[in-house]
Amino acid sequence: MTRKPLLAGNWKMNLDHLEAISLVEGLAAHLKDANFDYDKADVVVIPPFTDIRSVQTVVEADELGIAYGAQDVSVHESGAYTGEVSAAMLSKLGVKYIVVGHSERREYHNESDQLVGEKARVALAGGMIPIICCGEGLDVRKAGKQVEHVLSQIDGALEGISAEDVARSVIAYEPIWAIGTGEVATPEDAQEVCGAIRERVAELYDQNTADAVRVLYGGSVKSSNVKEIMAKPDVDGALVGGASLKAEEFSKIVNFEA
Ligand SMILES: O=C(CO)COP(=O)(O)O
Repeated sequence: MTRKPLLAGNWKMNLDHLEAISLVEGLAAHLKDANFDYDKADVVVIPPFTDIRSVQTVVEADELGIAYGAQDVSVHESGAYTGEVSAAMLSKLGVKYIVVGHSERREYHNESDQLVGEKARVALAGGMIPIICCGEGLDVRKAGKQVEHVLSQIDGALEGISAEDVARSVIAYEPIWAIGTGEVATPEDAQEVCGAIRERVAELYDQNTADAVRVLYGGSVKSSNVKEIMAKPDVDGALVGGASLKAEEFSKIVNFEA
């Protein structure tokens, strides 16, 4: 089973809509200069909500092969939910991917595995692909309990999701201690947990579903380390934070030499 690699840039709360336009244009230009083949990997940018419409305009006008996503979604359909953004609104803007359960939302907005699962179901029901994030903090890692911790997050987040939907979903393993710290998990660390996630999907569903689901690594990914991480059998791509804010650097990450 060959899974198409996926390189996604999570911009977090950075860049206004004008800066977003120049980053996407810059990224496309660097990829064009490098003769990047979009059949080789899915390239995704994940801007703040306020930039999505602008990103859509650039992608459509220039017919770019770049997809875009959102960093969160409401579990509510519509109505009196101040500050929330619905799946239907995102879908209308051509959003293809939705990040759910990023550790920053789990930490600062108290998102539970159950809520993360609900958001994943809402994304899927809206025809979009959830990027379901999981990952342990430093204490858990020091105690050697990272696999156990992540699998319990996965069990909670996948509850009630069909095999077919899991097969088209993306799971991102992002150890919290490696996010924005410059501290990268070793390729072996990434493989240990990404492999365990895939095995869990096989146990919960079946081997075909496990073979189809894409599992990403995230945490201080750069052009200088992406290749060795991607070389691991159960790592299908990367969810990139800081390094995705620079057009040339992200284009190098996307165009990693397999
Ligand atoms: O949280 C991340 C992506 O979602 C990783 O961020 P950094 O690449 O900045 O470590």
